[in-house]
Amino acid sequence: MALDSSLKWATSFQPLLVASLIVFYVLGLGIYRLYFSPLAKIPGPKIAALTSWYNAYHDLWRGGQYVWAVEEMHRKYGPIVRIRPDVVHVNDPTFIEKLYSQSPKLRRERYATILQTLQADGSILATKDHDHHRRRRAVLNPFFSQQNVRRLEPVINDTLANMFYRMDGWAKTGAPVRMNIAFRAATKDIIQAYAFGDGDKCLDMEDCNTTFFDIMEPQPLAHLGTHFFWLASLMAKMPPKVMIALIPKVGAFANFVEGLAVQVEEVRKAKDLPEGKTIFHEIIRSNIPESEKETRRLTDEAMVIVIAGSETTASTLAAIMYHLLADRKLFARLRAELETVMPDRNELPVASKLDKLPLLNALIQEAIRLYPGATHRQDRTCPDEDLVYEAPNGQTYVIPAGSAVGMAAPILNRNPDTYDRPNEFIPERYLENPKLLKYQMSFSKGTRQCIGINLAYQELQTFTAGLVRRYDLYDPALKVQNGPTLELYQTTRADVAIYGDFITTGAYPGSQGVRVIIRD
Ligand code: HEM
Repeated sequence: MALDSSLKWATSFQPLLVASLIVFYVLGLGIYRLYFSPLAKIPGPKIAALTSWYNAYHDLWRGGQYVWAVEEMHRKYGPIVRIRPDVVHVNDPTFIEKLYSQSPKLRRERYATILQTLQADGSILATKDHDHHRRRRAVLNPFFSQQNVRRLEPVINDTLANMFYRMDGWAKTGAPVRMNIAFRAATKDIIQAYAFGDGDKCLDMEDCNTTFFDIMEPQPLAHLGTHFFWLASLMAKMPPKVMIALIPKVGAFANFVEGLAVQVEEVRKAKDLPEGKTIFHEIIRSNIPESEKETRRLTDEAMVIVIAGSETTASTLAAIMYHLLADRKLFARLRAELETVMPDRNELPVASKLDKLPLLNALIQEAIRLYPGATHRQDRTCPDEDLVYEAPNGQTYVIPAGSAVGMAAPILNRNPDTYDRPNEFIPERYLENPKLLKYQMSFSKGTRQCIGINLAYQELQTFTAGLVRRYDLYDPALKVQNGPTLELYQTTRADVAIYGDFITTGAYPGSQGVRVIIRD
């Protein structure tokens, strides 16, 4: 009888015990994070130091808004802020060189935040280990050198010509055209051709693959892996058909990834693997370990290359287009500069001539600064050394080895101490002070800097030059236009501005991007 009642007592006591343990754990964790963590001395809001749910709330619930919350924290707490229990953010361009070191000997690793988001462990972008990343990157590096990207000039020009052909057709309909889609189609066609060789082209499709691009539209779901890694992982492992039924957007993405796996297999089976044919022919030909050639790993690599190589450049092109069509004087100045190297409006650009045009290149830099195609925080850890940050007021902060510290391009590129009138589009700033390039964070810096930087510049130069040389800005004052024209249609600066960070740049909900009326 006594045993019976003590058993009953123990059973009723159990939930209370579990609840108390949870309360003690949470309290203990909170006290540790606030007062004893190695990052406890870094300034910042208590809520961000206490829990990463604060970050999740802004990323997922408010839709990619944490980047702006962090910018606000800097205004309040200064250039170094603890923005999560485990991450520090620095808004000081003088710290770039130290954090994103160029030296291959200084180990710099990507942190879980971005690794979990990507769900692509096989890609260089999601390779954590410093040495492993270097080995993987070494295979791809030659493809993205300035010299090899120059060899891609015919592909880039063919794609531009293909886009003009489509624009001629759209001009006949008179309907507004979503240029973001046209640019995504063009940049995807280029990178697909480079990665795998000839294949189906988006620009040849009736709708330019709009359905796919609409599905891929940057969105808060991009942050799911950072905050709910297990859920994103589970979703990534489900068959695409199941995912299409559950969440059509994610399912369609899984379909796209499966398509890449088929392309990798096709390259593997090809008898003819001539030297330098495409990126994936070359990886499979190379003498890297067989484990590095597995389809799963190469599919991850392909996914990152295709997405990073299209969405980013396309959104920058759309921003350039907006500013040129919204500013008649700027358009006229660029046109005059282009005429010096492209006397005939119908000729396609010659890349080497575009390198020498000051306004064209300053304008591209300014667009990259103000509208970085990749908006995420470039979190890194330095496993072997403490980083010491000295604030402008002389105070020093130690970021212990292994802690995560990052910088986000939308914040750094608008640092008011570096850029005069940081929110304004002023290409001249790069003509007056070329040293500003040192602080450009849009492609990141150091050993993990964007590998596609040369390709991105060449695409931006060629497409901007080609469009501005071929088309005039529509002038309502003229009865007869002087050739084919472009005019913005219900587009404001808000349609190109970064509304939120969705890893890539996200416009405000409902934005149609840059729309133009094309007249022939
Ligand atoms: C305006 C265009 C572009 C922007 C703003 C951009 C931005 C970036 C940034 C910021 C990173 C570093 C990410 C991080 O550290 O977390 C990155 C990495 C990368 N980008 Fe780009 N990118 C652009 C165009 C391209 C193009 C055209 C390609 C072509 C393949 C490309 C391929 C990659 C790859 C493969 C990486 C991973 C590099 C590594 O981990 O070593 N990107 N990009």
